[in-house]
Parts: sequence; C-alpha cells; structure tokens
Amino acid sequence: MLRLGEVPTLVVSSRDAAREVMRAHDAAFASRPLSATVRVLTSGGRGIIFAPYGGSWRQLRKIAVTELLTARRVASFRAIREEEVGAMLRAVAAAAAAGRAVELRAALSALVADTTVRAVMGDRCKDRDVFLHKLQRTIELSAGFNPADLWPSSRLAGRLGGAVREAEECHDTVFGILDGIIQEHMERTTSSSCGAGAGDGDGEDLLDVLLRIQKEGRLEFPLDMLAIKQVIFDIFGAGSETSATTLEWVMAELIRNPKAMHKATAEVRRAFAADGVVSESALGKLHYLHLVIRETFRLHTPLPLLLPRECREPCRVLGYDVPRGTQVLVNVWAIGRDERYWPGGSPEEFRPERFDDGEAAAAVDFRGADFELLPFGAGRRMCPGLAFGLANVELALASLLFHFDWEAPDVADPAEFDMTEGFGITARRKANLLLRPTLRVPVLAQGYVDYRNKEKVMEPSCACIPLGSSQLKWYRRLANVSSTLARPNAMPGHILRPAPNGGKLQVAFPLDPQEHVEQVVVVVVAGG
Ligand code: HEM
Repeated sequence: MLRLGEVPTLVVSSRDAAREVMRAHDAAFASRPLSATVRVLTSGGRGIIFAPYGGSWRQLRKIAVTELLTARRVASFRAIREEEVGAMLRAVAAAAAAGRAVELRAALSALVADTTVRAVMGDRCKDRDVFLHKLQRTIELSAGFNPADLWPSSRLAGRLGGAVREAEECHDTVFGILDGIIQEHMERTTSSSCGAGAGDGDGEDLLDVLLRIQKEGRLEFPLDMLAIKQVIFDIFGAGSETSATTLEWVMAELIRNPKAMHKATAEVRRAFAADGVVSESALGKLHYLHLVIRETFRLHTPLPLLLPRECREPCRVLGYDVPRGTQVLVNVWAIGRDERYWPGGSPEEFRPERFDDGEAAAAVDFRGADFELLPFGAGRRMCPGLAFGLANVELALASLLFHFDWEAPDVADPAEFDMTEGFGITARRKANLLLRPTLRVPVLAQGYVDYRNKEKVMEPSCACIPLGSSQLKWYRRLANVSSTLARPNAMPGHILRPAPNGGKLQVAFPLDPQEHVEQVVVVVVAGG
C-alpha cells in the first residue's frame, strides 16, 4: 500500500494477488478512479475505458463486445489492414532503395493510426499528425503523476504544472477533429443513402455501427453524440498506442537478439515464399512468430500497470483489508519479470522458446486466464480489443520480416541496443527506432483481394479514388443497374468494386512496381 500524494494506492505485484483482485474479487475492483486530468480527458468519465463501474459503462462495454470488436467485425477490416501494411511496405522499400534508415516508430504509429481511423470512420484522417501528437500528450497526462491528480483536495496543486489546463486543450483539439470527421461522415452517408450498399448493414465502419445503434434507440442510457465521440476516442487511444508500442518492442528485441530475428524471418519467408506476399488468412501457420509476440508481451507489456482500478467496497485481499476508494495498480511489468513464475534462466532474457512445447511456460497464454502474463488484463475490465490489436500486430510484423532484413545503423554490438522506456501510462521505447532495411523479397505495387468471389486477384496496381458526394450518388445509381461494373478479373483501367467503400472507387491500372506515380486521373461519366 502506497500513498501517492493523497491517493491511497494498492500495488499488486504477484500472480496470486492479481488473481484475487481480477478473479476472486473482480466485481469489487471493477471501477476506475477518475483523476482530475482523466476527468477532463474523458468528458467526466464518459466512454468505456475510464468510466466508473455502473449501468452506462456496462451498456457501452456490451456494445463494444457484441458489435464493435467482434471477431467477425475485426475480420471485415482485413482489406484495410492489408492495404495499409502494403502502403507502409512500399515506403520502406523506397527507403531501402535509397539506402536510407527508417524511423520505424513513426512508420508503425502512422500505420496503426491509419488502419484504426479507417476501421472507425471508413476514411483516412487529414489531421492525423495533430491527432497523434495530442493522443501522445493525452497518454502522458493520464499517467496520474500530476500535482492535480496526486493532491486532489488542494486548489494550489490543481493550478501547479498546468496539467488540467493542458488536458482541456488536448480534449478540445481532439474533439474538434472528431466533430469534423463525424460531420463529413454523416454527409457522405446521407448523400449515398439512395443507392446500393447504404444502410444494408454490410461493410459498416464503427461509426456507422454507433450511429445505427443511436438511431435504433431502445437503450437504457441514451447514446448521445458526446458518448459516441468518447467511445471513438477510446478506441483510438486504447487501440493505436498499444499495438504500435508492441510492434516497436518486438522489432527492438529482434534487433537485440539476432538468433531470434533469424529464426522468425526464416519461418515467415518459408511460409509465404510461394505467394510472394504475406496474407492474413495464413498467419495461423506461423508458430515461432507467435512465441516472439508472446515473449514481447511478457517483457514489454504496453500498459505496465494495466489501467488503474478502484476498490468499490471494503474487501480482503490475501488477508489484508483494502478500504473502499483505494486505487489499485496491477504491476504486470514486475510479474512478467518475476523469477518465481519464469524459471529456466534469467527472466530478463528475451527467449521466445520458453513458450515452446515441452518448456515450463508452454501453456501460459495472455488471454486473461494465466495471472503471470496479463498484457490485456483480466476479468470484467479486461481489454475487449484483443483480437483487433493482435490482427494489427501480426500482419505488420510478419510483412516487415518477410520483405526486409533489418539492422541498427551505428550499433556495433546488438546487445547494446538501447531499450530504455519512456514515461506515460504506456511504456514505449524512449528513443526513436531508427533501423536500416535491406529489401529481400520485392514488394508488390499493390495487392487487391476480391472478397465477393473469395479468391485473390493480384492486379499490377489499383488506385483508390475519393468521390465527391454528387459523383457518389450517380455512381451508386449506375452500380445498381449495371452489374458489368463488377469484374472479378478486372483488366487495367477497369473498376474493381461495384459499390465504393467509404466513398472511394477502386480502379486497376498498369504500373511498373519500380515506377513512382504522382497522379492518376479517373473520369467518372454519370449515366454510363
Ligand atoms: C496490443 C494491443 C492491446 C493491448 C496490449 C491492450 C491492453 C489493454 C489493457 C491492459 C487494458 C486494461 C485491462 C484491465 O484493466 O484489466 C485495456 C483496456 C481496454 N482496451 Fe485494450 N489493448 C490493446 C488493444 C486494444 C484495441 C485494438 C482496442 C480497440 C480497438 C482496445 C480497447 C480497449 C478498451 C475499450 C479498454 C477498456 C475496457 C474497460 O475498461 O472496460 N484495446 N487494453
């Protein structure tokens, strides 16, 4: 038990205590404390992540689990993930061709942010960089070590450091961006509602789902626009940072451990040699890569203290009384490095083989049942985005290893590679991740998967052309009457998708993979 400023805080640092808190007394510890900065950042505890335990949180959590983050929904975003990973690979290939190192942290953050934003809103966000910057500050501010959070009863502390003021500024900027995006999204939906695809429940992005649920009503707690914005912000906050942090640490550990890098790379290249590209549907055949991810979660759990819980009723944990209102931090970072649970060599050592068949930890998994490995937490407040997060991590990692060899410039001894952690509610690497890629397997100009026909069509290249609302309206009418627009074996210049996804039309055109294309002009002629 610690007292952080005025805040009584129980730190849970063993597997048994974690099991008590998140299984035996899960209901008692299912709330979250609302510090002064978090209160501002979450519009007073709205949304899911920091909402106090109660009916409103239960309702939003149910929507998340049964509608937004289901396995089926995650699978429906596969094309987005493959397109975004493809775009990142092409940028890395360009750097490799120029002999340049890549700032991989920035590339991975942008990848996960773009993938998430498209899953949420169907389109990229033009203010992505401002958004990411504010998100990063939000994460630092919500760590809870500001005077205003440590001395909640002190007015002076509230003014010191300016954290609350900065939280207000972050909140206003982010919600301003969200307002614009939602407005655009609603205009797009209205203008396309006369044609095919609209309102049929197919290809919904997460904002569509939330707006549909809002419209349907029948909710105990009305889903107002503020709640919708907060949920969207939650998904960005919880989804982007954690997945990008995991990817960053996996790559850093593989650089530090050349043998593991070699083994993981060889496995991925063997598995996808015939296809020339990593596809999500076949990731299940990778064994070692999954051990590498599990080992990274053990040593570099993105949320080292999970997210804070709060004790709702007086409770006894391992014989100790825990008063109501106590903040609880589960030190997953320490549990993941405790030699009592990780025998067989130093627990600090990165050794994915510890999870291999026949090893002591082989059966230990991270899905909330084994309390020595809890990157996603456990119990009622466990992460509902596990499948979403893993999908982002696995495809990107396998693709980076499949196409490129990696080295750290100016680091003579890989064991010396800097692994210092930064400060915040997430534990990122402190330093940038500057790595030099060497192209080993060519990167396709662009891949395209035809899901209607359940077959894979690799075109020389495709362009995604954003359509204005009047073009989109005409296009939808056209698509309704002319099924010839949908061509599974499209020739260059042909329209690939019968119903534009998120106001975009996909068009195939010939492209030399080495060629750099500045602009593609597509003329959509209404009426055929
Ligand atoms: C590698 C990726 C991820 C990791 C390691 C991770 C980890 C976590 C952890 C540790 C918690 C707190 C659990 C607890 O208190 O016991 C959490 C909560 C949460 N995560 Fe994730 N997460 C990841 C990805 C995602 C994604 C992609 C989404 C959504 C798209 C998401 C949505 C959430 C939400 C909404 C909560 C709050 C749950 C609640 O309080 O009821 N997470 N996550």
